[in-house]
Amino acid sequence: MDKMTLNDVDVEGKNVLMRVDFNVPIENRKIEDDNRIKQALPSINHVIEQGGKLILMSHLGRPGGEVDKTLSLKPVAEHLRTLVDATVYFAEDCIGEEASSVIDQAEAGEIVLLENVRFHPGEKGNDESFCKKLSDHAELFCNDAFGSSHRAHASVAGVTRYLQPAVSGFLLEKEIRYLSGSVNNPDRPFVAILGGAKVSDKIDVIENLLEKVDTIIVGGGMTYTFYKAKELPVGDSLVEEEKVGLASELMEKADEKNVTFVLPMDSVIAKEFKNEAEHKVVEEDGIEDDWMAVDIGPQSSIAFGNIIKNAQTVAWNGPMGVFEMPNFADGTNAVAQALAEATEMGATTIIGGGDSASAIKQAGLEDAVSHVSTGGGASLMFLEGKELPGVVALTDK
Ligand SMILES: Nc1ncnc2c1ncn2[C@@H]1O[C@H](COP(=O)(O)OP(=O)(O)O)[C@@H](O)[C@H]1O
Ligand SMILES: O=C(OP(=O)(O)O)[C@H](O)COP(=O)(O)O
Ligand SMILES: [Mg+2]
Repeated sequence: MDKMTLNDVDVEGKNVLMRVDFNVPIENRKIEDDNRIKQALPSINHVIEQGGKLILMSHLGRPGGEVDKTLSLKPVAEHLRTLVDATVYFAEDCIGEEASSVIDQAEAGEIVLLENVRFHPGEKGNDESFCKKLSDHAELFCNDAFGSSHRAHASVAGVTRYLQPAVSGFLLEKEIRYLSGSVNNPDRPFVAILGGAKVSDKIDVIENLLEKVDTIIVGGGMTYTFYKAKELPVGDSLVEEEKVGLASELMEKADEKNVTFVLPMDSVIAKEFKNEAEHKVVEEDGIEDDWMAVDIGPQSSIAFGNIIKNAQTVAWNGPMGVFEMPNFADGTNAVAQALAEATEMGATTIIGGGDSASAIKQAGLEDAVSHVSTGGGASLMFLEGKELPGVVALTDK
């Protein structure tokens, strides 16, 4: 990477403002998967061991620019205390008096975690005054939030307008190095698998992916916008109405470009969005009114698995179903298993995304694939061949 990293700066005695991606799954104040926190520890420990005062900031969920206490980072501060050998303070706001007084209280070698930056509309809006207020906390900026680096938001990119040098953390550097090496010149066939729930964000990347890959498999919550475009019944399944037209165009473009485009041929549908709900397997034209699709079906798992096992490079983002509910995790587990088998046979397999990383861990296969990335949207943007705003904003070497 041609950007400065933490190794290029002296942090001793300095306030270091570090953007991390602590957007982790939390249930009843308990952190369900702390992978993203652990992955940031090399940068965190480096700063405190070198005698810097570390000010961490992150988002959690999508509170929409308003305070939402259910999306507080306080449980993350509590968890971080169990992972580091330093005092961790929590500031109830990321700017203003509250933040300043907690930061003043902390000493060199200690850590302050600021409250969710998305409680302020200026974060997503990348507003000048909000960027300025964040930048006033420190003398140096570090981005280690690979999973958020596709967002041109204040705490990821905007803050660098006022705070230089702006350097890469070790996780960001590692992620970019791995992805550059594996997907810039991929062995073929190159297969991309897209699923998950962030349909409106991630459907947009497909157009550019058509230039890069041989096959695109769509599963998970991404499926039913395409089903709607094919005029198949979708019941109460996740559909992004505004993207139905785009879904049709993408299927046509895939055809023109000779990219194989694969959708599930069956789904598991459920009466309610809960694990114990009544559920059954139906064919692609069988989704009934008042039912919702919650997983790909068994035929799809086999078909997807066969494509994956014939690939030389596989990039997967987004679970195939609501894997957090054990009854709807089969499709995701089958795809994870196929990735593991492809890896065993010599393929390069990359799985990315906060939730996808949790899913592969849940399947016990995180060591059986080539690389588990902390970013879903971010790794897709990289795969598209675009520059990530959170990387572009950093200081050149
Ligand atoms: N058919 C579906 N309907 C609703 N949600 C789904 C469906 N399939 C997968 N999901 C959800 O998608 C979420 C993850 O999506 P996303 O954040 O885009 O993936 P990642 O974090 O891996 O990038 C999971 O919480 C999962 O429950
Ligand atoms: O979880 C994240 O991305 P992912 O679900 O694509 O892995 C990142 O924290 C970005 O979150 P956002 O999609 O709300 O900007
Ligand atoms: Mg996610």
